[in-house]
Amino acid sequence: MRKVIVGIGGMTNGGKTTLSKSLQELLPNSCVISQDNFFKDDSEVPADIRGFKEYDTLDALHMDRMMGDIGSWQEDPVGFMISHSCPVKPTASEPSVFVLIVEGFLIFNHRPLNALFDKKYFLQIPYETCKERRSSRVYVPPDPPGYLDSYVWPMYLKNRKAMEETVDDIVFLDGTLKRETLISTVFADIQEMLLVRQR
Ligand SMILES: Nc1ncnc2c1ncn2[C@@H]1O[C@H](COP(=O)(O)OP(=O)(O)O)[C@@H](O)[C@H]1O
Ligand SMILES: NC(=O)c1ccc[n+]([C@@H]2O[C@H](COP(=O)(O)O)[C@@H](O)[C@H]2O)c1
Repeated sequence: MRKVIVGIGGMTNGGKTTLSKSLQELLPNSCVISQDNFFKDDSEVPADIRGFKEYDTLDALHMDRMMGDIGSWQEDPVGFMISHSCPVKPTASEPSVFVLIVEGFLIFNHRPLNALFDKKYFLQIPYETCKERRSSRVYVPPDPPGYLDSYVWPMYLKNRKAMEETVDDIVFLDGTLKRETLISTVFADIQEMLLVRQR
C-alpha cells in the first residue's frame, strides 16, 4: 500500500477548497482534510486591542486534533475513508495508492504537519481579488468592518513570510486562473508524481 499526502495551502479565498474537492473527485482513493474544520470555538479565540478576533493564527486552530486525524488516515486509510464518507475503490494493480489532500490557509506554518507532505501547492491571488471574494463570503462569526484590511491581510503577510523562511519546495499557483486550468494542471502534476514514485 502506498500513501501520499498532498498539501493545498494558500491565502484566504485563494481557491483551496474548490481545487481540493475537484482533485478528490478525480483521484481514486483520495480524501480531503480541511483546516477550516479545526477552528476553535469563538469563545476560545481572543481579540486584539482593537477588538478584532485573532482567527488568522495557528493558536485559533485545534492543530492537535487535525494532526490526530491525519495520523488516523496514515494508520488505516481505508477505515478513515469509510468513516469520512470518501469512496473506496478496489484497485486491480498493486500496490494500491491512497492520497490524502490536506487543505488550509496555515498548513505550511505548522512544522509537524509540514514534514508530512509529499507535494506542496500554494494558491495566491492579488489583494483586490482576495477582497472581492472575501466580501461575498460569510464566516461564522461574520467579518466585522475593516477586518480584511486591518487584521487578515497583515496576518497573511506575516504568516507568508514565516512560511517562506522555513519551507522549501512549494509550487506556487495563480489562483486567478480558471478553475478548470488549475484543476487539470495540478491533477497532471500529481499523476506524474505518482508514476515517478512507482518506477
Ligand atoms: N479559479 C477560480 N476562479 C474564480 N473564482 C474562484 C476560483 N476558485 C475559487 N473561486 C471562488 O472563490 C471563492 C473562494 O473559494 P474557496 O475554494 O472557498 O477558497 P479557499 O478555500 O481558499 O478559501 C468561492 O466563491 C469560489 O467559488
Ligand atoms: N471557520 C471559522 O470558524 C472562521 C471564523 C472566523 C474567521 N475565519 C476566517 O477563515 C479564514 C481562513 O479560511 P479560508 O482560507 O477558507 O478563507 C481566516 O482568514 C479567518 O479569518 C474562519
